[in-house]
Amino acid sequence: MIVFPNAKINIGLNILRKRDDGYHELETVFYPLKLQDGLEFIENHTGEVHFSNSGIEIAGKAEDNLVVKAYRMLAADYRLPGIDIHLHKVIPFGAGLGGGSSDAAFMLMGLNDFFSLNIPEQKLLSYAARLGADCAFFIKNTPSFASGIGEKLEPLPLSLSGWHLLLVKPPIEVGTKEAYAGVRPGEPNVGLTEAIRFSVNNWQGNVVNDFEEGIFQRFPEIKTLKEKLRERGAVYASMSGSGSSVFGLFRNEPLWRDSDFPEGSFIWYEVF
Ligand SMILES: C[C@@](CO)(OP(=O)(O)O)[C@H](O)COP(=O)(O)OP(=O)(O)OC[C@H]1O[C@@H](n2ccc(N)nc2=O)[C@H](O)[C@@H]1O
Ligand SMILES: Nc1ncnc2c1ncn2[C@@H]1O[C@H](COP(=O)(O)OP(=O)(O)O)[C@@H](O)[C@H]1O
Repeated sequence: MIVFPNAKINIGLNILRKRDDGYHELETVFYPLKLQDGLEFIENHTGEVHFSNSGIEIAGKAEDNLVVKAYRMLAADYRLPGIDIHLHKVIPFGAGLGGGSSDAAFMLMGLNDFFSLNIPEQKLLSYAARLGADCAFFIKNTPSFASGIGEKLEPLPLSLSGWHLLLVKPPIEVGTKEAYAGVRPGEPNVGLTEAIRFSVNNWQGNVVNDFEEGIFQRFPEIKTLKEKLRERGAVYASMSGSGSSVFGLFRNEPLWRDSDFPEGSFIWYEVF
């Protein structure tokens, strides 16, 4: 079976408070992108899991990969045969695009479908939340308002249909944990549920990402990137999640060349 886990952006992200377990309560809007990995698995007769990877190389042991973790989680509760997994990685990581979480969520859904496990969506959502705070979103994969630690989801009637998105990930990887360590939690001036209802023209300055302050201090080139997207005509520009990617929303196709951005940047353009 082959599935295509997609990336997400965060539109606004307010970090409200730190919990006793070290996680942070937040409010954010997740919006799916068409940018995708390719994830294939076939049954084998060894009873083992084999993992291979092409495209962007993922360092570390196969057992640390979130798709293998997703398989192990279901195999603990359901009878599953061994499988060979191949992940073609396109979505950059350390980018705030949720690629690893998406791979894990699509693995859960793929195994559920292929092996007819009949796991209801509510249960898939709770498996996903155990794998990562923003993993559950990819089970729904529609524009969502998220709260809690990112796992409480409500569908959001937000359509960016017709808007052009230009996303740039500079050659900087930001770790999620370190990004959280650099924020001071607090209540926003304008709550996200209210701010997101404004037209996109009024988002800048109202729909904010609390990670930006700390990350821009550490990596001024990411701040410069956001300014560049605004100069190029982005009606709204923001870092996505914990960074390092930055996106702009444009009314029309933006004019840009690869050389506008830091050498080695990953660039993604789509029309919603
Ligand atoms: C920041 C966000 C915003 O959507 O995504 P990215 O920008 O990385 O894609 C998410 O909160 C990331 O979710 P996810 O990447 O699934 O996080 P996890 O693997 O569960 O947690 C990684 C680490 O981030 C911190 N963490 C995560 C989520 C949260 N609400 N509070 C936290 O403090 C914890 O230190 C945790 O150990
Ligand atoms: N399938 C996977 N794809 C990407 N990263 C993975 C995967 N499995 C484990 N990881 C680990 O998770 C980390 C961050 O993953 P990801 O969710 O893609 O990033 P981001 O924080 O940008 O959303 C990486 O540093 C990587 O080591």
